Amino acid sequence: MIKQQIAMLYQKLNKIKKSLNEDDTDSINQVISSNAPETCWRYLMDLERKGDPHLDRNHLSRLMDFYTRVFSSMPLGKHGQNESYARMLVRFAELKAIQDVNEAEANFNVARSHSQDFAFVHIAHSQFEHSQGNTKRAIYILQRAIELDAKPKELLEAALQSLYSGKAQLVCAEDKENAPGQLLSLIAIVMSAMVLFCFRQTSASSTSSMFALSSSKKTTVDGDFLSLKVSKIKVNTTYNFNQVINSNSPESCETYLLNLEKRGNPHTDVGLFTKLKDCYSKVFSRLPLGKHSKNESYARILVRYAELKGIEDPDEAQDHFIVARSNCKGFAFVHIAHAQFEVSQGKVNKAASILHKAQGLNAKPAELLEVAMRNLKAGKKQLLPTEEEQRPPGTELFLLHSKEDSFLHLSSFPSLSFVTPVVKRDPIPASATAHRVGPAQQPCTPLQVSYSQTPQPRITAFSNDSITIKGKQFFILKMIGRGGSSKVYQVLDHKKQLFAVKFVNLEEADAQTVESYKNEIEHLNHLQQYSDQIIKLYDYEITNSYIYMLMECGNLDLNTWLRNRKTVNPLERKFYWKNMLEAVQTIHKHGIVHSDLKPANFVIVNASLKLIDFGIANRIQPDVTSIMKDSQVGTLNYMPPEAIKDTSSKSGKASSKISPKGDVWSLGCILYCMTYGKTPFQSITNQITKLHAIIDPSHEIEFPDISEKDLLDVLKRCLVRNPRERISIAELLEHPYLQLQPQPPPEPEHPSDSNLRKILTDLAALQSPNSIIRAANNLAKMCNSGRKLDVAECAKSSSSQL
Ligand SMILES: Nc1ncnc2c1ncn2[C@@H]1O[C@H](COP(=O)(O)OP(=O)(O)OP(=O)(O)O)[C@@H](O)[C@H]1O
Repeated sequence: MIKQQIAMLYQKLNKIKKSLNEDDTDSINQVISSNAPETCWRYLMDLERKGDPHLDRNHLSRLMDFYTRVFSSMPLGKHGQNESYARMLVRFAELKAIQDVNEAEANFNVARSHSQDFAFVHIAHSQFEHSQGNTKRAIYILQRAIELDAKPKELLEAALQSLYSGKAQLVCAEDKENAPGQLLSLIAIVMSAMVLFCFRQTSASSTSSMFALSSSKKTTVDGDFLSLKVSKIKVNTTYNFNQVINSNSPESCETYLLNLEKRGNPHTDVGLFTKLKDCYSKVFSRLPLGKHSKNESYARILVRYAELKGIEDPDEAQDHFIVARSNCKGFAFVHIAHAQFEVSQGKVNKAASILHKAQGLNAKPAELLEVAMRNLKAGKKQLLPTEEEQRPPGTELFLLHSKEDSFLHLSSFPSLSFVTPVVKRDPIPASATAHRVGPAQQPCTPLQVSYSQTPQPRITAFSNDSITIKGKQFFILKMIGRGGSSKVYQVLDHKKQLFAVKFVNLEEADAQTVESYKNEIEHLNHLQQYSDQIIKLYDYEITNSYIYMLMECGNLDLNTWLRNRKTVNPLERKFYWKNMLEAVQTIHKHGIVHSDLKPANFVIVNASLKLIDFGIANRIQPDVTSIMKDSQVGTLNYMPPEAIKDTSSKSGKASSKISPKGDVWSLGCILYCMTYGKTPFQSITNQITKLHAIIDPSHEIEFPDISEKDLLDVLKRCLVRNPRERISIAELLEHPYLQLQPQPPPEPEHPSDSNLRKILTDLAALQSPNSIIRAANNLAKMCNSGRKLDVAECAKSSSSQL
């Protein structure tokens, strides 16, 4: 019966072949202009029959070209639900497999994500994966298709059954009766998949092996013949990344990225690591978080990126996990991946809190979270059960199964596991240590834990990292500052404009602290219009877990600036003082008293000072001492006496007694530091003694004499202990110190008369004209270099060349 059918169809094919031997190049435009996927599909099938794309390269590229033209004029988003269009997508993926199996995979993913209602699309992809030996992925695809309610379901179930029973072919000819509308094309799919299976069998050990299709197998598609021929065609392993990201499909991107990672070990291969980061960055740039965060593949991409970041900097990895969890709350694996990461760093309580939160967020599948929680409580290092625990550790993958996601993998490193699919990793070779540059890594990074004694290469090459804020991507140049729970990065946008991005981790913050941060941002946003001395806030993104603030970027903060210089130019000091007063006056006018002003709160932008925070946010306490030292968190050196006397303040922050005058005292301390190189109480090292000195009226603040009398007056009037008697900001802005008047130039250091006399006497005493010339030259040099004229030196140098 089947033989008879095939014979009939074969005759029909010959007829069609005869009638279609004219040149198709012109007619394609006509077909495309019909805007009908059915017409295009029929046309493309007819066209394919004119040759054998498996044997004839030109024919293949013509077909691919035509398919591409059809897709570019008929957008995926509009036609994805059309059956003929879905068939074209599938056939395109199959044809792609002739050139590159990896790209075929990406194209199957596109087809599945956009034409998910059709069972044949999923079966075609499943068959493709199966033919490549990825049976578990094939099963997963069919399971997902059933969950997605692709039709007809019976076909999916039959295909699944075939997979479970170990059959190479997922659907057979008998199924025709069960699903007449779909099966004809399925047979074609099966045939192509069989070919791929042949390929798989012959090329399992080689990525660039040959595979072939046979013309001896013929079957029907919509009543027409589709011939498949086995021939020797070299598989092109070139990845076309642009094509993949242009597909706008997270599934394709995920496949591509995972395949790319299989090329080597990003832990040891700096080149691969950089390439991966670059690709991830491009994916995030093309597929914005806001749009795709509900997509499972996208969530996996985010998680894998965070895991990869752990290679470079576990601290940053954590930030990326927070972003992933916050945006992809619904997926249990995202939370588990972060919890797993924390476990690898010895932070079991943190891991427990993450899993607990995930349960509260109703992340799915709940069972997976329960298992992870149970394992964590049992003290296990791996949060999810593995199928292959029998394998020797260190080299193989662990494969996880969950109801929703059958493809969660864990690598089997002793202490560091990855929850996203990962590739086989080898232990780091000793030579990898040669790559290590930069500061010694902190102990207890997951890498050092995982690889015991072997130090990790720290990749310090130009970073391809990026941050996406409200859908816009920014490339990180470097980290420029840190706060208690914040990091500030210097970034570039696509137009190469420089910005600063502040990332605040709200994970550990209580509700009140989160609220205070939001409050601070609101004020910062509102006050933008009122003063140029307030840092520009261009955009921000707030979630419950983190904040991103996109700001104008300062060159450096005043604290660093002061630390790096011995003396301050008087004009610069005056200019900066004016900037500080204007900024603080603006916040005061809007009812905000900073109450914790210090040089680190100001940054230099284009040679003027700008205020970067208003002291509203309850700072989350830093747990790293160096951060405290750097940003002067908790310093008493700028604290006004009334803040110390006000012991009723429980929060440790300014309370009711703190008035704008408190900020005047702090500003006075900053100006004092810019004048004398230290704050008024800096030399008192004992903190209790310092507190007493600040409030003790009998402790006189030293004001060594300076040539700028107005400046001296400003300092004295700012550092008055009684706030009521202290000068106000308005008065300071009116003070003669800020009025433009020529300052007496700094007195040049003239040699005293006696020195001059001595020099001249010495000069006169010199015998030869040459000695006199030499001495005069040396004196001129001393003068020009600003050195004090040294008689002894002059006399000495007049007799010997300097
Ligand atoms: N816009 C900016 N341009 C340049 N550098 C900046 C900018 N914003 C902050 N910085 C740098 O980052 C450092 C830390 O800033 P941040 O505002 O995070 O400090 P913080 O207020 O102590 O932090 P937190 O609020 O988390 O406790 C600053 O001292 C400064 O050096």
